[in-house]
Amino acid sequence: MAPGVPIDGNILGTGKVSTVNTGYSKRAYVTFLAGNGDYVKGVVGLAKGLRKVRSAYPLVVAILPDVPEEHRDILRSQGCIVREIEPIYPPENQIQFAMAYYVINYSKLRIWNFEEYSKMIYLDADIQVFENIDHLFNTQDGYFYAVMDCFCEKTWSHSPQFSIGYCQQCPEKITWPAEMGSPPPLYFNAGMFVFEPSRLTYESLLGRLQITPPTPFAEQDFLNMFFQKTYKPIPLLYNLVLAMLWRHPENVEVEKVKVVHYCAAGSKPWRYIGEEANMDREDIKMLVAKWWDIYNDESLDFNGENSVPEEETFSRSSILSSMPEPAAISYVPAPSAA
Ligand SMILES: O=c1ccn([C@@H]2O[C@H](COP(=O)(O)OP(=O)(O)O)[C@@H](O)[C@H]2O)c(=O)[nH]1
Ligand SMILES: OC[C@H]1O[C@H](O[C@@H]2[C@@H](O)[C@H](O)[C@@H](O)[C@H](O)[C@@H]2O)[C@H](O)[C@@H](O)[C@H]1O
Ligand SMILES: [Mn+2]
Repeated sequence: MAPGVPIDGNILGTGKVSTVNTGYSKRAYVTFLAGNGDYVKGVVGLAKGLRKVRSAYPLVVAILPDVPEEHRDILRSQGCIVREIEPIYPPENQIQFAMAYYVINYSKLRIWNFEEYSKMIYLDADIQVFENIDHLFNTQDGYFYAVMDCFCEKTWSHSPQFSIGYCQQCPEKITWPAEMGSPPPLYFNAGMFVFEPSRLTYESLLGRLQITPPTPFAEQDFLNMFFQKTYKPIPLLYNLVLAMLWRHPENVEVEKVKVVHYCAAGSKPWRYIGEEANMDREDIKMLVAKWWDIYNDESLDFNGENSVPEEETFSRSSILSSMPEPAAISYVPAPSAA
């Protein structure tokens, strides 16, 4: 199992389960969609997956202006709440992002401005929820909950961890050398996290971003820096980064996994051809097939009756959030996605 991860026993707060949005304590899942490519399939799959596990909360989709009307209509037809956001770019830089398209992921930070929601769970569009995780909305406020990442894929080849073979998933295997100072703080994957929207946090995030030199994992690195003091690791079953299957199988209990994150190269189900490294594994084929089963299941399409109590409202705070944003960060042309 994962190393001694400091998860306090009561991460789920009081255990009271609120199954409906009660006025000001509105809750929702939120994902992010950019471009006119095929990630829209990921969002449709996610919307249907949340319906299949009978989540009590809606899915908000934060979309960049470049998402075409046709894709917006598809998302609305699947019961999603579509919210257009302005892009956010990091300060001018010469950084080599781990994936060139990661530069668009800074725009995810806009979701902290959705303050009509008291608590949200962010999920990448390449994530699928196979078991209900609504109980995570009952986690104690004031913390940032996410699953620890792994440093073993070659996407980390730029890092000191990778060069010495250190990974937080198995800190006893190769201990952090004393001459390199203290080991890096626990680091989360930013494809799934539980957070509380707040204008104050939002403005602090954007202000800090403008003075933070960009790094290879873009907004994921930035969020890890920003929330370092309030980050609380949650079990890997809430965000199985697929590389864990071959990098740290001893930490994975596939039968207990509730959320799968199709982030390994070649694993996006809607693009899967099974030729990249590790993509011919039986567990990968099974998880990709599970994703397609949901995506193709017409009984999971939105039909009005199977909706959650939520309107696409323009509440006071969402009008505020449409107020002019703080000074825009200098423009960096965003390359197309992978
Ligand atoms: O062309 C793109 C690339 C990324 N994304 C969004 O940005 C997230 C992060 O990118 P990705 O999941 O590809 O990164 P990974 O988790 O694979 O590193 C995706 O899940 C999508 O929500 C998108 O909408 N369009
Ligand atoms: O923009 C940076 C992205 O960084 C993360 O993806 C990475 C990271 O998890 C590495 O550790 C893995 O090796 C790699 O495969 C994976 O793609 C997030 O999933 C994504 O949402 C986004 O924040
Ligand atoms: Mn992802």
